[in-house]
Amino acid sequence: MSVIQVEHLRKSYGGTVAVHDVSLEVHRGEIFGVLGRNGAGKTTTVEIIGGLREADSGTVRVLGLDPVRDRSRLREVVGLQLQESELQPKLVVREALDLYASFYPDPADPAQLLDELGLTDRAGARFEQLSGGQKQRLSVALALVGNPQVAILDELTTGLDPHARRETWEVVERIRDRGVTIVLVTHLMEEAERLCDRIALIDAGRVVATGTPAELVARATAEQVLRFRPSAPVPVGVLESIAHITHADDGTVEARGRDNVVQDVLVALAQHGIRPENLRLEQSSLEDAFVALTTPVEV
Ligand SMILES: Nc1ncnc2c1ncn2[C@@H]1O[C@H](COP(=O)(O)OP(=O)(O)OP(=O)(O)O)[C@@H](O)[C@H]1O
Repeated sequence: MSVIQVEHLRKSYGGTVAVHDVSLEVHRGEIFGVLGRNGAGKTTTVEIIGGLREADSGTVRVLGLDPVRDRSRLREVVGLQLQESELQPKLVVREALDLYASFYPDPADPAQLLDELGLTDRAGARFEQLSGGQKQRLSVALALVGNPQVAILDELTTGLDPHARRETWEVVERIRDRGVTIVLVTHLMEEAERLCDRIALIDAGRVVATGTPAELVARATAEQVLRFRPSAPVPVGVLESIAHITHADDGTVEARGRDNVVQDVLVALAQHGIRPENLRLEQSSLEDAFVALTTPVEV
């Protein structure tokens, strides 16, 4: 079932068209990634979904609500964690949560939320005393304190070290496991690949591809590369009919092809009693797909 529907969204700032034409659909209970490089129009898109900005044209529905017309109702069902959200430096963690909880008709239990986000021992700390990762987790807690059905998380792990980033990913997965639908804005391939059930890849204000990370990889880079050192010379013609073959000086054979190329090469070798030693299969990554599906940046 779809929780968010966006159709032909367009938004300009003066002469700059930030969002040309964005359509997407987010399903209940998934982590939906909005992936794209800096300036692609991701933040503008999610700010419109969250009711913080008004589109020039197009339609948005979040749980059937129009973010502009039904703004106050939307606030109760959508939690927003925005890029670089800063709180008053002296504000104490627990007080911040209590304050935000007071805005909602049916808030979460702040103590439980702190516990879930691993912040219980920082409840008495001031915002300025928190580490980068703790600040991010607090901003997630604040986005969730209203017990939203949908959480929008924008560039959640930017600036975090790898350890804090992984901890934050686990938090996001736990939130999804509680049944919250998550829209995750990111420009990090690893983050999208690891966390997202589906992704909309946005480039220059347009959605250029939508699908699971594996689907995007498959669509963009259908070629597979196999490298090995044959245990005996391979008769000429055996592999060339199956794949594009190149020989390296050190005796390594590289086979490139599509579809069942891996199985076909291995079967052909086996039929000739040849073992593929040091066998390596080159996996395409979401990063390869990103490069293939987006236009190069002009310099
Ligand atoms: N308030 C604004 N006024 C003018 N231009 C803006 C404004 N906000 C964004 N833009 C421009 O619109 C384009 C899209 O910006 P947006 O922040 O939506 O992209 P983004 O993909 O979220 O990028 P980032 O990851 O850097 O935040 C950029 O060219 C940006 O400079």
